This record gives sequence, C-alpha cells and structure tokens, in this order.
Amino acid sequence: MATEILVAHGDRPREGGPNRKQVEVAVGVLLRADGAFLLTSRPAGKVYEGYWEFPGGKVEAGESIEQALRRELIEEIGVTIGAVHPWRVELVDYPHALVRLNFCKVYEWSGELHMHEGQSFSWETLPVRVKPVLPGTVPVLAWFAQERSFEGATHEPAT
Ligand SMILES: Nc1nc2c([nH]c(=O)n2[C@@H]2O[C@H](COP(=O)(O)OP(=O)(O)OP(=O)(O)O)[C@@H](O)[C@H]2O)c(=O)[nH]1
Repeated sequence: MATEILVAHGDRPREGGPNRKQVEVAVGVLLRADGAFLLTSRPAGKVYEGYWEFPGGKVEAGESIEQALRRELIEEIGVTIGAVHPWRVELVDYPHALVRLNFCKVYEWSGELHMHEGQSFSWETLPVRVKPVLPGTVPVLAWFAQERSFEGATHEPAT
C-alpha cells in the first residue's frame, strides 16, 4: 500500500528539492482517563508559531522514537512518561521539511505539566476548541473521531 502523504500549504516552494530527506519526529498523544488529550501551542520563534499540536520533536541521531519522545516530553512539558504505545505514522510535506510523524499514545506519566518553552497547553476533546490546529495534527483528530464514533467537524478551520 502506498504511503499517504499530507501536503501542507501545497503551493509554496519546497526546501531541498524533490529528494529531501525525511525528518523523523516523535509525537506524544497524552490521554487522560476521561479521554481528554493534551494539545500544546508551538512556541514563539519556531515555524508555525502559535499553532496547536501534540507535544514532541525531532529524533536525534542514535535515538529510538521512544527515547526521543521521553527526552522531548521532559524538555518541553516537564513530565516523565510511562509506557509508549506506537499508534500511527504520517508523512507530511511542509514547505520547510518533509516530516515523518510517529504518533504514540501515552496513558501514564509523572510530574506536573510545566511548559518549558513558554507554550500554552489545553486538555481537549472533540470538537477541539483551540485554533489554529497544525496541518499535521488534523488527521489525528479524524482518527480520534473514528475511534470515538464522533460525527461533525473535529476543529475550526484555520483562517
Ligand atoms: N511536535 C509535533 N510536531 C509536529 C506535529 N505535527 C506536525 O506536523 N509536526 C511537525 O513536525 C516537526 C517537529 O519539529 P519541532 O520543531 O517540534 O521539533 P524540535 O522541538 O526538535 O525542534 P527544534 O529543531 O526547534 O529543536 C515540525 O516541522 C512540525 O511542524 C505534532 O503534532 N507535534
């Protein structure tokens, strides 16, 4: 089966030409017992500043997805996570990079949420109230909708 590629902001020129390498990203979907999931806003100074996403970041050389996720969540939101459950993988073709998002569900963590990069956070359910949502995050909301038999718009479109 061909890998589905989500093209974000399709009309903009791509950096690095047609053979750009894929950037591996580890992404954490933290789930509370009541089903709410954690979204964080992208900090000032990063691409897509202010857009809402699931916390995570790029995998460094020599790291597994799980190791990267543990490191990123301590660095970014101050929690130490328990078991990591790989969920889905998505390829997103952004103008700035071709990223491979490795979404992992996490049900247990310790420590208080602390936004170390000045982000905001919000525990959300469907439909998501915060906006704008990062293009690479939108399909995740659709997966939740499928799992939860939720019908209707999962989020407000970015204007
Ligand atoms: N963390 C995260 N990144 C996502 C999501 N969806 C999505 O498309 N991305 C993309 O994946 C890439 C992750 O990079 P990042 O900037 O968060 O990673 P990082 O913290 O290691 O960045 P740095 O290079 O500034 O240290 C970005 O291009 C971001 O736009 C998501 O839900 N969570």
